Amino acid sequence: MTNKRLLAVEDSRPVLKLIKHVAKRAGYEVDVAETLAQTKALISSGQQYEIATVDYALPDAPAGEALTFTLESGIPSIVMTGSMSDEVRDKLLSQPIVDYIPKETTQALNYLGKLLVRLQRNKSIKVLLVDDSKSVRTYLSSLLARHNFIILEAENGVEGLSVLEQHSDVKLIISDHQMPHMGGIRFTAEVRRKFSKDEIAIIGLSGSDAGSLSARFIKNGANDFLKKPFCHEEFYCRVIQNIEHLEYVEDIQRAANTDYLTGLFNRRYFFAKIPAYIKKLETTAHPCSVAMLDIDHFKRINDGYGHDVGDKVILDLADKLKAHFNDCVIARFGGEEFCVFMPDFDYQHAANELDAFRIEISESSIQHEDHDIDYTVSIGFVSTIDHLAAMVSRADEGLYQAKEQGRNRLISIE
Ligand SMILES: Nc1nc2c(ncn2[C@@H]2O[C@H](COP(=O)(O)OP(=O)(O)OP(=O)(O)O)[C@@H](O)[C@H]2O)c(=O)[nH]1
Repeated sequence: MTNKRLLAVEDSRPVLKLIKHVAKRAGYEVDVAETLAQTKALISSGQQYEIATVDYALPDAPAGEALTFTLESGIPSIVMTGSMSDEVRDKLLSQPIVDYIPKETTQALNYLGKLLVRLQRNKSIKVLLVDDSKSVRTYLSSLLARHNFIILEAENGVEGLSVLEQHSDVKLIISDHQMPHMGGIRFTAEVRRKFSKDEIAIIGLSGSDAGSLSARFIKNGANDFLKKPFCHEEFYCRVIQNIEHLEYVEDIQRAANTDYLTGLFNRRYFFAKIPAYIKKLETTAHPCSVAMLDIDHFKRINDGYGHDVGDKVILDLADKLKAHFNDCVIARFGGEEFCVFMPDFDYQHAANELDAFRIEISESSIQHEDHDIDYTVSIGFVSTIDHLAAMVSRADEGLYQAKEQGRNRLISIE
């Protein structure tokens, strides 16, 4: 159940209907006020609103009075406006609004939908502000807080690096140029020794008129540059553009590394990541095991119930693997075949857990329409530490023997 609540202040019923639709899709409960009087009544009733969309001109509030009221009531507000003269725009931007959206085309509602989702996502995104001026940090902080970001601050590059030690999940850094101890250019270069442009975005910031500064920032690893003073609309555009770039890269990496059906890692990622893990375990004299699992007579399930039910069985096995082996790395190698890398599992521990899993699968079933589907798995595993390819090959040999010996069994090859 959701308890995020949005107040839609709007006198046009068709627009209101669209706002409600878009807000509900973004996970909000929506209350509606068609006049300033209704807005005041709702807010003074004590209802808490996470955000409001506010029509700039209402019949009883023609010049932004409803907006003034929502802002004074401490509700982050997105302005929906029909008329967009430069004068109105300047007036809007001088107030602490989240954003304004001209209601010129249907794109306005798409924009609102994306903005509402963005504001939710921002709640888990850390932004580090590095500037020796307290007033600049306070100003930038107030802009970022309006968009729900988690804000961290540092007075110079040295402090910035130490904040990053504690918070390696920072997604965006906004760094001033001239600062005592360590300036923005060196700080940027230092950050890049540890984090790539696809892990942390850096926006350089300076009031200097030197035209080459933006290029110096970018050549030392910044993703972008903003010259002070800037219009805060441009600030938001650049912040969002840089965050979205990181998210696109994350999405692409996720798609490249995971299996589309189960969300587990794929074979390629498994072979790219696990060898280093094995090496680390080997040097610290820790054991590990590798298991290969395969659903028995899976073709019969596909042939008897259809491909969709076959997929449901694959998903069921993937979910049970995740639950049972939550400290392990699990990959779907293809079809109905899975590989489990088990760090710190010696032979006995692996044998016990894998056999317990085999029994769990053989004793459970999946509900499909009005009957149960039972299935079993065959498992091969190895606990003698070696190169990943050699361990997988031996586990595969165990799996082959398990199939040969009648299926629904566990065989180890050392
Ligand atoms: N539903 C579904 N089926 C798949 C998928 N990938 C592969 N398959 C099917 O999995 C089946 C694998 O069959 P086989 O390799 O003959 O193995 P099996 O029937 O499980 O027999 P054994 O492994 O010898 O017990 C084939 O029918 C493939 O079409 C998938 O993503 N979804």
